[in-house]
Amino acid sequence: MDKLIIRGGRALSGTVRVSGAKNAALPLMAACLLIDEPLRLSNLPRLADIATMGDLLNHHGASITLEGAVGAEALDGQPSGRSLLLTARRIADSTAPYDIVRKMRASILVLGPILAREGQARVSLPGGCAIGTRPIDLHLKGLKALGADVDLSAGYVTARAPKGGLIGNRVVFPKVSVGATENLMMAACLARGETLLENAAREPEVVDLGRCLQAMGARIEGLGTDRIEIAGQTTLNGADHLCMADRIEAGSYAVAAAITGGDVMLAGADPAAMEAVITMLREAGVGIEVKADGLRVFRDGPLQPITLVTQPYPGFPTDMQAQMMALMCVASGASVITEAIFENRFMHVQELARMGADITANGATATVRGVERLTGAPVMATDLRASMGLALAGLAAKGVTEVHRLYHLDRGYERIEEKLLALGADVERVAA
Ligand SMILES: CC(=O)N[C@H]1[C@@H](OP(=O)(O)OP(=O)(O)OC[C@H]2O[C@@H](n3ccc(=O)[nH]c3=O)[C@H](O)[C@@H]2O)O[C@H](CO)[C@@H](O)[C@@H]1O
Ligand SMILES: C=C(OP(=O)(O)O)C(=O)O
Repeated sequence: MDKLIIRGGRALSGTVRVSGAKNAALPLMAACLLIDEPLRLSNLPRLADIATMGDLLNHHGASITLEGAVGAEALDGQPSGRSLLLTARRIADSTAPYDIVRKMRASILVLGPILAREGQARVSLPGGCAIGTRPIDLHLKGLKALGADVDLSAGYVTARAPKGGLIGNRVVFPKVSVGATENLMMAACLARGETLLENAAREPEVVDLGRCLQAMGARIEGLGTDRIEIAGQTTLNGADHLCMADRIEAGSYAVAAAITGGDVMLAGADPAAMEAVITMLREAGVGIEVKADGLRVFRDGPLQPITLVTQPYPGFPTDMQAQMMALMCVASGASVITEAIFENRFMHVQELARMGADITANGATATVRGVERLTGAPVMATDLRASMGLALAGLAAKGVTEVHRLYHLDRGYERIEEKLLALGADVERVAA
C-alpha cells in the first residue's frame, strides 16, 4: 500500500493539465454495452476505477483496445488522456459479479444498458461505502417504471424486461441522483416509445453521457435540465466521443494553488462546469482568471471564511467539500460547511484535527475556525476526496505529512505525485 509523503510549505506554481473526468468516463464506458459496434472514447484518465470498469466490461464480453497512450509529455494543449476502443459485439455474461462490483460502486451503471439490450441483467448489490449507505432504490424504481421485474436475493439484483423489451414511461425521481439518471437514460435509449425523466440530474457528466448517446444515434432532449426526454430506438450505432475535463480534479488543484499561496494555470479546465466552485473560491479571496485554455488560480492575500452547503449541480459539489474544508482550516475566521448529499462525508475532520485544525462537526454541519498554520502528521482517510483534502492540507502544513492508503487517491487523481511535483511541491510516493 503506497503512501504519499508531503513536505509542506511550498507555494505551487506552473501549469497542470486537467485529466479526463473519472465520473464522466465510467458511465461513458458502460454505454458501450448498448451497441454491437465500436465506441471510441478519448481523453480517458489513467485511473484505478477506469481499469476496474474495463475488467467489468471484459467480463460482460466487451473487447477493449488501447488506441493511444499519450502521457505527461503532451502538455501542449492536446488532451493528455488515453483513447480506448470498446466493442461489445455480444453480451457474453449478463451478470456483474460481486468480486468486481465491490471494488467500485459505479459498476451499477452496467445494469441499465445490459437490461435494455439483453432483456435481463444480474448485478451484485454495491452495498454501502465510507461516505454513506448509498442505496440504489432510485435506479430500481426507474427501471420498474420501464416495465422491468426486479428481484433482490443473495446479494444480487436481478432485473428482467417484459417480452419485447423495456417500455418507455414517465419517471419522476423523488431525489436527484446522478447514477440513477445515467442508468435510466441509457436503458431508455433502447426502450419502446418515449421516456420522460423528471427531477433528473443536471451534472455536466450526465450531459457528457447524453452527448455521447446522441452521437450513438440516441434521440435525447433536455440535457442539462431536470427534464430529459428520450425517444427509444431498436438499435444504436458506434461513435467517437471525447470525455470532458475533470471539474473535480481541476477544483482540487485550484485549492492546491490557493492553500499554498501559489499561482497555477489549470490547462483544459472548463469554467462553465465549475461555476459554484469558482464563486466559492472567489468569496474566499482566491484570484481566478478565465483564460482561453483554462483557469489561472492564485492567492496573494489572506483567505476569507465562507458558508457552504453541498447541493446537486449547479450547486456546490459534494466531491469538493473535503478540499474546501482543508482550505478553510487556514482562513482568517470561522467557516460553516454543510454536507447535504451524503450522510457520512466528514471522515477528514478528525484527521485534519490531527494536523492542528480547529473543526467542530455537529451532524451534517461543520464549523471550521481557521488557524495560523497546520502541522504535518501521518494521516489516512477512508475515501477519495477526504484523502485529497488531507493531501492539500499537507501541502500547506509545516513539516511532513504522510497520507496513507494512497489507493484512494489513485481511484480519482491521475499521476498525482507527478502533477504536484511539476508544480514545485515536495512530494514523494513510497511503498508502505
Ligand atoms: C461515479 C460517479 O459519478 N460518482 C458520483 C455520483 O455518485 P452517485 O451517482 O452514486 O450519487 P447520487 O447522485 O446517486 O447520490 C445522491 C444522493 O442520492 C442518494 N441516492 C442515490 C441513488 C439511489 O438509488 N437512492 C438514493 O437515495 C444517495 O445516497 C445520495 O444521498 O454522484 C455523486 C453526487 O454528485 C458524487 O459524489 C459521486 O462522485
Ligand atoms: C464519491 C466518488 O466516487 P464514487 O461514486 O465512484 O464512489 C467521488 O468521485 O468522489
